Amino acid sequence: MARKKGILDFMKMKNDGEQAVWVTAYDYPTASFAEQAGMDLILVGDSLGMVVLGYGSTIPVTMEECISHCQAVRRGAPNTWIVGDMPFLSYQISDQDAVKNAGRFHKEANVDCVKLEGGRRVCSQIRAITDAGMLVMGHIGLTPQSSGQLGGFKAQGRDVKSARELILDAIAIQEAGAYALLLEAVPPELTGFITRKLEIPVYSIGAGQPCDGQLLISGDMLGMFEMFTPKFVKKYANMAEIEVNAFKQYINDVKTGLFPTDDHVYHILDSHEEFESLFKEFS
Ligand SMILES: Nc1nc(=O)c2c([nH]1)NC[C@@H]1CN(c3ccc(C(=O)N[C@@H](CCC(=O)O)C(=O)O)cc3)CN21
Ligand SMILES: CC(C)C(=O)C(=O)O
Ligand SMILES: [Mg+2]
Repeated sequence: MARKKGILDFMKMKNDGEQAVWVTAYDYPTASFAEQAGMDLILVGDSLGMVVLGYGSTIPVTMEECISHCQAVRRGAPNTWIVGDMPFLSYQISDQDAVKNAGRFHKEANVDCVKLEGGRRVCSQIRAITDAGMLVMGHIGLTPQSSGQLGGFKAQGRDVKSARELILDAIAIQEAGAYALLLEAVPPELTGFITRKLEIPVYSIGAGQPCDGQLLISGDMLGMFEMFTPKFVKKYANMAEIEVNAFKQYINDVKTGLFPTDDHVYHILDSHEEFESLFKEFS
């Protein structure tokens, strides 16, 4: 099994031009499969609210849900870098909240770093968490926790005015002490510029190729999420179809007597005669 990667490996990968590849995972089996496949990092995203808990947005997701899913993912992927995604309102109110909740991710779920959304408006939180000895990844561009202000799940940085704000945010996030930055749904031209400009690794979800690595949501790339499919998704499997077909076959087998068969039952250990006389006692 490959040695667990650390922050120095991710810096080296950036400097060598080697892409880091990651997916989200929310449960033990998916985390284990990701580790077996050789994924460089795993994100336990607050997208868990939409992908596995069925909420319509990431807003309702709680610290307890995030911690519980991070714990399952850590059990499934003991040797992979795990990013814990801080849920809405776990860091926005104060630096104190941010440090306390980032600390919970580390103490209770043994994550390697936390990620939080926002640019200059969360830099004091990034600084506070970093000063407490933890690693923080920034996340700008399409930030789902503030999608109300963005007017929905909309790509960002497509005009010069908004690209300028994102460049200022990216620089401020590095200055605040973040060890890496995630860009979501911004044009590749801007991604390339920010990646060259910053010393820290810059990763993309829907932000094109010219950066230090790519992230996809496991539910999207595996074909398990049916609410919508973002433009940036490439589907590598259709698990929904596989699962529905398996359930249909099972229903059909039971209704037609094809399941269970002799292979799936436990045979009696005493003779049929002894069982017959047992049943007689009670009839
Ligand atoms: N399953 C899942 N995958 C995600 O990538 C994801 C979530 N859930 N939940 C939270 C947010 C929402 N995300 C989204 C949603 C839609 C688009 C998107 O591409 N929408 C339109 C165009 C948007 C625009 O007008 O700029 C599209 O063309 O699909 C992107 C990211 C990313 N996050
Ligand atoms: C959309 C990605 C970047 C994320 O933050 C999540 O999965 O929660
Ligand atoms: Mg998230």
